[in-house]
Amino acid sequence: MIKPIMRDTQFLAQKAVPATPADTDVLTDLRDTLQANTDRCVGMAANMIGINKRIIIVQMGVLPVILVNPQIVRQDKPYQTTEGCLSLTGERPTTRYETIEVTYQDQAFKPHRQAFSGWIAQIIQHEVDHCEGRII
Ligand SMILES: CSCC[C@H](NC=O)C(=O)O
Repeated sequence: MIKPIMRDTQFLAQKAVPATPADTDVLTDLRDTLQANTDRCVGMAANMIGINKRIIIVQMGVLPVILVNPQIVRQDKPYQTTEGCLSLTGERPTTRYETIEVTYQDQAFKPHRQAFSGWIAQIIQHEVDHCEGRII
């Protein structure tokens, strides 16, 4: 189901709780909501649609990829950039890392450990920050 984008910064400042297989509906809602916003959005965290669970979705080229319970376990080569967010107005400066390594579960809850770099890594960092209650 397509959900409205949450702009309540008090809600968004909460740390998301771990997701379980009971949260499968959230995966569908995230996919539907990202799909409805691809003109202005490349990634989303579940709390952005009002669900305080640790689930993110990231547009990887044409493919939306779900990462459940993502954790950044390594980060290298910091750089400064600016980013916007659907939950905010305007752009803000932030520090990101060129290369990261992430542990997560896929939509079947199978565990992965994977390295990402560049643009995809930047989006993942932005969305994992949402899971921590950190907004740019
Ligand atoms: C460069 S990361 C930007 C991510 C942002 N999504 C919000 O969580 C968006 O604009 O899609």
